[in-house]
Amino acid sequence: MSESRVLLVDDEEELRRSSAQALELAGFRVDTFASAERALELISFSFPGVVISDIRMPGMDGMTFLQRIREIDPEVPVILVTGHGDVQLAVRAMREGAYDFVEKPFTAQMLAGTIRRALDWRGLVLENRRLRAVAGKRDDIEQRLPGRSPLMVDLRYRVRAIGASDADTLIIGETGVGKEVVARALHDLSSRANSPFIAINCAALPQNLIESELFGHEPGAFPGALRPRYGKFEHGRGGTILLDEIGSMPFDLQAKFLRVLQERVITRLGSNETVPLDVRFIATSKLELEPEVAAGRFRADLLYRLNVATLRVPPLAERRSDVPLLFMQLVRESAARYGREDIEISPSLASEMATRDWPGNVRELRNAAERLVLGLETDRDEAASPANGSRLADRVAAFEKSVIASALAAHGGALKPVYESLGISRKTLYEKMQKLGLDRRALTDEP
Ligand SMILES: Nc1ncnc2c1ncn2[C@@H]1O[C@H](COP(=O)(O)OP(=O)(O)OP(=O)(O)O)[C@@H](O)[C@H]1O
Repeated sequence: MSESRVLLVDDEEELRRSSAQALELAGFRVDTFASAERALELISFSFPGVVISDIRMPGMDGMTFLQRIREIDPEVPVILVTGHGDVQLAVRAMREGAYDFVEKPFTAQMLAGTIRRALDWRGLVLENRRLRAVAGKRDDIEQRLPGRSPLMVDLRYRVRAIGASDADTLIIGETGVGKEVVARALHDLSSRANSPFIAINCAALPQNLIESELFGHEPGAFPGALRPRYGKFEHGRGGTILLDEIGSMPFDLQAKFLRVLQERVITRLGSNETVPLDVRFIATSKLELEPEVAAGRFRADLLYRLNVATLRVPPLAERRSDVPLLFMQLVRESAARYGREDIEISPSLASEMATRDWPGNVRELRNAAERLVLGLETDRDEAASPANGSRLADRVAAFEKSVIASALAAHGGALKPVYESLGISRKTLYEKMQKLGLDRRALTDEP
């Protein structure tokens, strides 16, 4: 576990300091706490570490602390520190689920082996959960991000690969392409799937409250701040935080956010204390960020830190061949959502959708599907009926056009598989396309 850490809880300051020093010398990353209440804030279902706590403490004692941790996740290893000869308490601690116990006085050397074993065990628990999540979610990704175009096949591959890691991720794509859908898929594929997913729109945060919104504050941090308050970052503890429109984050806040990314700690407004933060960050942007860096609006160091793992979600204009199927799926989903009967979409309508421009991408296509389902589409009757006109010749021509258009869209505009699969010659296909007014470029992903 790269982020593995040791939380050390003891009310005696001297003991806390000396134990932490010795454990850090032994190579562990240690955070110390004077009370169990404070340390408990860091425990989550995906907490990547081990807890060492004194049993006898004012406020929440070690046994209650153990119980609370086990309510959050029974597989967080807890090592309890008992007084010398306190055998009964040690036995009780083990019975109630402690990973191990150690008697006072102890040395870091005595503890190091137990801590290492506990961290290894925790690592295996989290890895197993991650693998189970990936196995369970495989088909789901196909559903959430449908499409046979090479760009979508590649995107699903990358989403699975990055989702399984815990890497901070940058998602770039035009409006409405599904960046948030991708972010949620990444979260659900990760070992954090059972912890919160918090979406924050950086463009919509009130400028004067933005820091307190994200980092939280202590009483008196600014006029009117009477009570302490957790920020959104802390609400996402153990889970994933989506920073939508990261390019809109004010420049001075970018430096503070970079520190959070690098050090995984936050400082609430009005406090000097740092609080460890275990979250995965996913950021999205409609804009490419390099030009923003060149224009001095976005910090280069933040971009380099963020774009270790970058996903690009293609606009519909680059994957027109996906539009017919996607549209049909969106119509089915809308019909289910509004409790309407399934509308049968004629192949010609589905293919025609691929010829239109969708500057609002999947959001716009989804709206069109909803309008159709709700009967608000003006040309619905024409569109959803199998063919226009009543003359047999017109109906046959419309049907022929829809079959050829679907085949062209399905094969990304390549002619050979189309005339082969339809059992006609290349010449016949050309003639029919001309006669029926079909432009293969409008139906394909060709630029
Ligand atoms: N593959 C998909 N299948 C079904 N619905 C989708 C898909 N992708 C996106 N949508 C829908 O399209 C809408 C836009 O998606 P989303 O909010 O993820 O896009 P976005 O790229 O984050 O947009 P913006 O940049 O404008 O915030 C949502 O209603 C979402 O449910």
